Amino acid sequence: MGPYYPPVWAMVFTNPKLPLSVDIGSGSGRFLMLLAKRNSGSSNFLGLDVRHKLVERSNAWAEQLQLKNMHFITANATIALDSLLATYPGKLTFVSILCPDPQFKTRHYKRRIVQRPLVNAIMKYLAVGGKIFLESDVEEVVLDMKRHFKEHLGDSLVLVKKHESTSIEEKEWYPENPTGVPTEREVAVLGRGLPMFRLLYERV
Ligand SMILES: C[S@@+](CC[C@H](N)C(=O)[O-])C[C@H]1O[C@@H](n2cnc3c(N)ncnc32)[C@H](O)[C@@H]1O
Repeated sequence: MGPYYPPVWAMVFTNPKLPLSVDIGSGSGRFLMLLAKRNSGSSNFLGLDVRHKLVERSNAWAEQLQLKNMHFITANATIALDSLLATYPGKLTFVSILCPDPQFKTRHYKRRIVQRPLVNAIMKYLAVGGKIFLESDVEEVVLDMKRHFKEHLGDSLVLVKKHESTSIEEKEWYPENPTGVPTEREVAVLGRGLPMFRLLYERV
């Protein structure tokens, strides 16, 4: 896969100057589809996934539904994000990484999506005030993503908390999905009464 060239943005979005949200590991694409419907005219939505079949199906939905603010690209986001975003003419205001594959085996850690090149690319383009939303039902997976963003904390990132007055670790978890659009996995997990672990960062 790759090298990665950004699309001609005016061919994929009606208004390529709108703020951009990127969903990394966009899977079925339904999460982004709902967000794109709710925010047509105010934001563009880009989904990245390694699975070409899912990407093709998501783009077909965008066409059928005439969603001119949503587009999907087949890419290994870990290495492609930087070059894909390089020419986007608007601001990057939101990045989501939702329920990434856990890759539990130590020898598979290198396959996890959140690695240094991905964090560097996000931090290079995310606008001040822009948000990063991370979630999984596997606590260790979110803690691993957090570890990768840690070096930017304080400096250029702050953790958005709903509970102001505590340093207790659990209280760092963001209590709800800030987009208002639950993913399919989120619905299933919460339906079984299990927790989702969420972190929300803001670029300062
Ligand atoms: C467990 S699914 C979660 C899908 C979706 N985010 C959700 O919450 O329903 C993880 C997705 O990440 C994709 N993926 C894994 N590694 C990736 C990478 N390096 N770049 C882009 N997508 C990746 C997989 O193909 C899969 O669709």
